[in-house]
Amino acid sequence: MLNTLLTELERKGEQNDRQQSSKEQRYLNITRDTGEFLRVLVKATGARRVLEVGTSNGYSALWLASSLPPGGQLTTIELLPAKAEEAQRHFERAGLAGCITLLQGEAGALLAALPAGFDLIFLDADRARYVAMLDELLRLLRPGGLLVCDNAVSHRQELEAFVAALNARDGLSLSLVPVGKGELLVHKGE
Ligand SMILES: C[S@@+](CC[C@H](N)C(=O)[O-])C[C@H]1O[C@@H](n2cnc3c(N)ncnc32)[C@H](O)[C@@H]1O
Repeated sequence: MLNTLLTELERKGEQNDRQQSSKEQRYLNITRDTGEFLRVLVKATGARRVLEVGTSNGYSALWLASSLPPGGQLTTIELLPAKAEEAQRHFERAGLAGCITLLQGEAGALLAALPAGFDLIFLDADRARYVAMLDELLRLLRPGGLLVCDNAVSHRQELEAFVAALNARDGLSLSLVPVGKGELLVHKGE
């Protein structure tokens, strides 16, 4: 059931993104191997509270939510109402709506209203805003938690200022993993 939906979204994403020139109309999903990598990270870290910034049509959220232990919860944020509605339909179809809270709106504003204590945060939205979001992201991530940032190889230059800001902070450990479009792992020290 879940795998059928994931495969369907992979085909749809590939076809749609080839045809659409506007960024807003594209899904820009993570690759399947990134989904598998996120699954390993959620399971291996025992993450129970996961936050995603940049839902699109819900493809990566399906990987994250389906990897949670019983009682685990994913909060995911999407700016565009049409994409948020489409994602919600996919969560319901996968039987995962009960463990996903989808917030529609601008991440910068929504992050400030969330309580801290996330075990894992997956960042896959507007890269130009990551530096401005950094304080909030680090407040939300629990000590010992993991921040994962997509596109760290595919858009390395766009992320330079963000990586420099991370490197300037005490207590963070960084590692770039060449899976999919490149996943930057950031561990927040205890
Ligand atoms: C790369 S796509 C996310 C793909 C998704 N993680 C997946 O793999 O299925 C980025 C998404 O972030 C959303 N986005 C961009 N800026 C945002 C912001 N400031 N707040 C919330 N969402 C934002 C876009 O509308 C877009 O749907």
